[in-house]
Amino acid sequence: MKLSDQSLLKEQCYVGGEWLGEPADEVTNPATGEVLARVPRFGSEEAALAIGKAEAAFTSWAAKTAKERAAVMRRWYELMVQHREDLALLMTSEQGKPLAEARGEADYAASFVEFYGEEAKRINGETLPSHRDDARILVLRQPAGVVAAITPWNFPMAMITRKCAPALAAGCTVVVKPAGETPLTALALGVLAEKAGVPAGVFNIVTGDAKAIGEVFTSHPAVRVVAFTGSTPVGKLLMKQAAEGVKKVALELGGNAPFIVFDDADLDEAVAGAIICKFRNMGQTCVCANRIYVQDGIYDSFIEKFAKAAEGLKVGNGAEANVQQGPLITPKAVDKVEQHIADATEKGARVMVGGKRHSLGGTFFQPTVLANVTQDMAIAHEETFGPVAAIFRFRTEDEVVRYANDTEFGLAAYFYSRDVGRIFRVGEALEYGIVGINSGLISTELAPFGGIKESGMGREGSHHGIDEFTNIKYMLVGGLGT
Ligand SMILES: NC(=O)c1ccc[n+]([C@@H]2O[C@H](COP(=O)([O-])OP(=O)(O)OC[C@H]3O[C@@H](n4cnc5c(N)ncnc54)[C@H](O)[C@@H]3O)[C@@H](O)[C@H]2O)c1
Ligand SMILES: O=C[C@H](O)CS(=O)(=O)O
Repeated sequence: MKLSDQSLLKEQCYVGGEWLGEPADEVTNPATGEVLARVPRFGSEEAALAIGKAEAAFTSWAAKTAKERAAVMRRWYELMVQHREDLALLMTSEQGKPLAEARGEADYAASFVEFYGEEAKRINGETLPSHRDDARILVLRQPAGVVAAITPWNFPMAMITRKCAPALAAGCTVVVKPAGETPLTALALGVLAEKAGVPAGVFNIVTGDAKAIGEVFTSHPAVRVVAFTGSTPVGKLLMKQAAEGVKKVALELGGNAPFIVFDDADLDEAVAGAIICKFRNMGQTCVCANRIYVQDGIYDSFIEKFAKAAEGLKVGNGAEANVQQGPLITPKAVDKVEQHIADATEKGARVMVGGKRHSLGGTFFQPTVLANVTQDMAIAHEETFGPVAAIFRFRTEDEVVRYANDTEFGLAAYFYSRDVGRIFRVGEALEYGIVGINSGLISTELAPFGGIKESGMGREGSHHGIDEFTNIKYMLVGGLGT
């Protein structure tokens, strides 16, 4: 993998402003199987060291003025923009997404650093009307302290900045453990942080034994917030571990997004929205359409147009021009996709497009469209996390809202309709943290991203994203009588 700036390719962890550890665990390109690099296999001891460095750096970082923190974050943002192409190539190489999507992620990830660098200057307190004439009530919002962050492989850059940017803006310091599949992008962010003048110990990155590192992250007395993005089972485990020390948790977990197309929708817009919502990152996003419900009146015309568009998606190495679908992250991911297709077809679903491993071999899979899918199939209740579009038919609005809400997840939902009454009725009835209406893309740093039910708690993005990393304190100032 040839970068323009080869210094971004690191095989060591970034702890207390130093690059530490010996290359150990292989990082491979899912498209080619090439070993890209090796990173340290850190464990409990190194995790505790990193937290100690973050703790030591906290007082001085929190004591900086908001403008001083904002200036450092601005420089970090500008370096991300300057190195966009290398960051995108790193993401495509270690995660597999098409280069165009990786460039989009680099922009999206950098936007959080830009936004929260500005937001740092707007973490306001307040004064409240006092109950006594000799006292005043002041409300402060103070940084929570050391943040331990654990992130997934599907967005190797954005899931880190979406946590670390608000944390740093608030005056917190951070130790982050990226996914073992995609550590290189995280380490490149460490290189840029160092160049931007982020002080030693403020932003730390450790790679290695997830279980051991996670146990330290959730039990170390200096850690005040555990911020996690990943699967619901792991989120539940971390929440249990963090409960022992009553640590604040911010959880961005799994999804099972319904995508509803009503008879009154703009059909071509709905098809285009469903394609991008389903097949972005090969279906490996927490907000991908996992279930596509189409109303009776337009079912046949929708599925014909959708199947044709899915069949036209170009599959290949994400680094090659015009590729729209790269490989899945691991063979285990392919197994899950095949299990869902087998279960659905055994119960009566029909494969309209794809359905098999791609002729390119490895973890490449054909973009797949299943028709006649029903609620009793596994794909209706489990997150597929792959390029399989499950299409259901429905009759009434009440019926489809019931189907859509019939899940323990509550992250994102989508629907297409041009009926304004329906837009408000259905938008308010769907039990999700995010509802995309007449749009298959909903993510921006300007909005509070997050779920309800077993999709997690807390929000990332918008001014709400700062709340996870600040504590509210009030001071009652007495003795002010005449
Ligand atoms: N809600 C969101 O914003 C969001 C975003 C991206 C991914 N996700 C979810 O993440 C899942 C896919 O990502 P994944 O496969 O990386 O998830 P995962 O839960 O397997 O891993 C996520 C992170 O947790 C770490 N981890 C795994 N076991 C651990 C343990 N016992 N202790 C501490 N850390 C541990 C992993 O190394 C990785 O860094 C999907 O369910 C997807 O929906 C959610
Ligand atoms: O996979 C989960 C991500 O949060 C999706 S997005 O990048 O926010 O759209």
